[in-house]
Amino acid sequence: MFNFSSNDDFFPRRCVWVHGPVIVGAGPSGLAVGACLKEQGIPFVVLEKANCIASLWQNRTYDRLKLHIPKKFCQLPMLPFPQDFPEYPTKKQFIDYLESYANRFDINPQFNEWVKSAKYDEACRLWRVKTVSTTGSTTSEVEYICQWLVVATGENAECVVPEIDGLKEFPGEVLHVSDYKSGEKFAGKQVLVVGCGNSGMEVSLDLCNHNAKPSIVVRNSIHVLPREFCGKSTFELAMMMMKWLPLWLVDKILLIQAWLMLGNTENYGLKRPSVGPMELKNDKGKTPVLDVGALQKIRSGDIKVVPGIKRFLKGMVELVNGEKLEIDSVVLATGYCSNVPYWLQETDFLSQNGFPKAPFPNGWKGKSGLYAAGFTKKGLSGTSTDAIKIAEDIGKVFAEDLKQKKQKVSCHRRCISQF
Ligand SMILES: Cc1cc2nc3c(=O)[nH]c(=O)nc-3n(C[C@H](O)[C@H](O)[C@H](O)COP(=O)(O)OP(=O)(O)OC[C@H]3O[C@@H](n4cnc5c(N)ncnc54)[C@H](O)[C@@H]3O)c2cc1C
Ligand SMILES: NC(=O)C1=CN([C@@H]2O[C@H](COP(=O)(O)OP(=O)(O)OC[C@H]3O[C@@H](n4cnc5c(N)ncnc54)[C@H](OP(=O)(O)O)[C@@H]3O)[C@@H](O)[C@H]2O)C=CC1
Ligand SMILES: O=C(O)C(=O)Cc1c[nH]c2ccccc12
Repeated sequence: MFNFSSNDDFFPRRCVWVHGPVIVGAGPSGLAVGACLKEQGIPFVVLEKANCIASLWQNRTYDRLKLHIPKKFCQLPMLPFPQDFPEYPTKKQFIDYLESYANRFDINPQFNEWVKSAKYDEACRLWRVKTVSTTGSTTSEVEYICQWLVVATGENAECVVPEIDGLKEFPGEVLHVSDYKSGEKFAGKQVLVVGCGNSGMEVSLDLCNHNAKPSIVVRNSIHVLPREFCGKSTFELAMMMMKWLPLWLVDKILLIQAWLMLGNTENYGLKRPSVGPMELKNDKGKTPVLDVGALQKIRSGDIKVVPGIKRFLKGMVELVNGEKLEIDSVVLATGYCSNVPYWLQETDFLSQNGFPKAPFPNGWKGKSGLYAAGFTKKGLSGTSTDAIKIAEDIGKVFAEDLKQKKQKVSCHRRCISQF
């Protein structure tokens, strides 16, 4: 890595040549790509805007979070989870695992470096990646120049905050689920949880467990499946069945299991989509809710299911059915989005929503040395498959380049030695 410095601007500007790929993001995907490159002896730089690895897991998730599919589907390449970890590791265990992963493969991201733009320079056939880095109160701009760019900023980079009439003026606390830690401070409060994905369901359960009174907004249909059936993970059963059976049949079986374990969820205001749970996950990336107890609380009336929101009023919410509820606080469990369109100046590979245009399994590779890891909507197992393919692909070109460079050097030496 060579550094060229100049002080001709308001911010000190540095230009850094990276001999190898630049990886943007030090979450599980960035770390997995880094580890696979390390195994081949390929140098790289990881740029991370936060001050730690896996910032989503460390800073933007609630305390009671656990992996909701078995650990064997969530481990990164080349390092299994420790044997004494439970089937569904806790958030702390998962973070500890990621820390040891980074140590094991000696991955040292450059923290507090926020990638603001990346562009392929046709003239020199290299990527130009601009960052703003902060150390203490000093801010500086850096430009990285490299042959390969790996986008690993995640499907959950930004919070989706809906615009709902009256929400901005709502007098109580309004927070996105990424800022929710525990229900402790909501004890005795009426809390409106907006959104019924895995986050909304789990936070509603957590609020109940802390003696708050949650109402969950379900504006659409949703698949709720038990996390386990007869002691076996529903996810694992689905994966096994999908090897042998057509998707429609797998979905039928999952829905029968769900009915046996949970009853008819429509009785509680949870309408099921017409498309089956795995088909919906495969086609639209919509994850079914893997229930860990919220449904029981819905059944008992401790969590109230309410329809879509019309508007917020002072200390109240008005629903689309005209009902008005008094509420103290609002938790927006309304999902996440990619931030890639804000910084990557490229339109062939990625679509407007910041996800690769090509459907799985082809969304990992673009043109001119561009790659994306962790955008398959297949959770951490998608991350691992991407990482292995990306490192292998870069490895081939890297080895070829190295061979050519060596040949040039030895030819040059032979020429010199003739004199
Ligand atoms: C609450 C929650 C629970 C989940 N549970 C599971 C589960 O149990 N099993 C499963 O398989 N999947 C799960 N997922 C899916 C999730 O996507 C993965 O767990 C995983 O975190 C994805 O890793 P990633 O590295 O792709 O993205 P992230 O973990 O989001 O990491 C991306 C990193 O990029 C950094 N970054 C973003 N933009 C920039 C920029 N412009 N410049 C520099 N750095 C940047 C971020 O700070 C972040 O550290 C869960 C997701 C959520 C939100
Ligand atoms: N390991 C674990 O236990 C957990 C894993 N996760 C994972 O994290 C990822 C993100 O999950 P999550 O945070 O739940 O986000 P999701 O995108 O899965 O869910 C967002 C929900 O918000 C709803 N919504 C959005 N806007 C509105 C609105 N204006 N009014 C009412 N409802 C609205 C959506 O409904 P609609 O469908 O109508 O748009 C949807 O139900 C998923 O992959 C999930 O599986 C999350 C939590 C826990
Ligand atoms: O937790 C997530 O977001 C995941 O994407 C994990 C996951 C991948 N495929 C699934 C199918 C059903 C439920 C969860 C997942």
